[in-house]
Amino acid sequence: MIEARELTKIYKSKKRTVIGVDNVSFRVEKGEIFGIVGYSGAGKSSLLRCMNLLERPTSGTINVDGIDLTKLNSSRLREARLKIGMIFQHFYLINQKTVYGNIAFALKAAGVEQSTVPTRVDELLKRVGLSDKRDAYPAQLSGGQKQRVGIARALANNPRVLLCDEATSALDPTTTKSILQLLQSLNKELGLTIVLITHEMNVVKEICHKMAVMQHGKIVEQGNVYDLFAEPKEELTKEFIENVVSFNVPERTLAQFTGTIAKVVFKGEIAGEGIISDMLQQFSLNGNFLHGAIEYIDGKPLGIFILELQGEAVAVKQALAYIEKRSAEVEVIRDGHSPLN
Ligand SMILES: Nc1ncnc2c1ncn2[C@@H]1O[C@H](COP(=O)(O)OP(=O)(O)OP(=O)(O)O)[C@@H](O)[C@H]1O
Repeated sequence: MIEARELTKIYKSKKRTVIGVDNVSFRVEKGEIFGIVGYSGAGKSSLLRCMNLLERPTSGTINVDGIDLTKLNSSRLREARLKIGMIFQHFYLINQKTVYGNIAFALKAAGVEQSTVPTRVDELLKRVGLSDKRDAYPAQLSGGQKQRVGIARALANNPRVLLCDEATSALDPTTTKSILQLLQSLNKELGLTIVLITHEMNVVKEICHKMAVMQHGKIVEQGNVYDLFAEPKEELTKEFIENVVSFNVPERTLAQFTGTIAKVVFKGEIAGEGIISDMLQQFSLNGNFLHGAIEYIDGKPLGIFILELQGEAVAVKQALAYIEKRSAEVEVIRDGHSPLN
């Protein structure tokens, strides 16, 4: 559906050269929600804007629905862009026009038959749950309602792709949730492919199927959101995940335990606690749970436990190997320092 190949965006001015996007490649399949996460300055906006050629890449290609946008002349590009909607952090509504007027404007700009505009606007308002605000002006709307207008406007031309530029960053957590639910329903019901950029990992955790982590213009890690939560490889990915799923046990608490401390992550439907108690019994170990949580990511459970294991060092090693085989990821946080370990 969307394929970026070796995409690079370099900003050049008289004084300096800045690399916004550095040789980035990725694919987004049809019907996926793809999140790009990174800190400020990582290159997320530059990358997103390259995806509809609001920024022309310095090199590389961007293919949307089988068409390489970098090869199109300006009129064909305008046509292709109608199939790529975009929403923004600051909404960019026209303050002098009502909600109706804002959406009608987008329809008219796309050359929609004048007589069909009122029905189409009403359909779009219903779709985003804003029918009762048809005649309100942007100043009379909350942030969440403004974003709903932004979404209705972006949907005006029946796009196949929706690009979301920090679409919930100006909203409070409850409103963020409702906008994310709306995006998720558009994805499910219309089969809309969504690419969103955000610095908030909870947005990715909430609705994305796949994600990429960006730093210094590069994608440092990408994959299924579930897999990356279960087994992040890069420190930066771990840092983002720990913002929303905290596995940290305070040092003071850790100091009270002398055994081996391990983080154990179970994927899928497996009842982690059952396996852990089997393991303790089988290897004659004592165990303490320091932390335990089941997170639901992309609708699937991920069980995360931090354990202290006390017993013979060899038995601890064997026990961890045993649970590792039972579809768990095991990471030893600290080796034991009790006489038994
Ligand atoms: N039009 C521009 N001219 C010059 N440099 C730019 C331009 N746009 C972005 N940059 C630079 O490119 C780099 C990436 O910026 P970008 O805005 O894409 O990052 P970001 O991850 O979206 O950050 P933020 O979340 O703060 O917007 C930064 O160093 C930035 O200063």
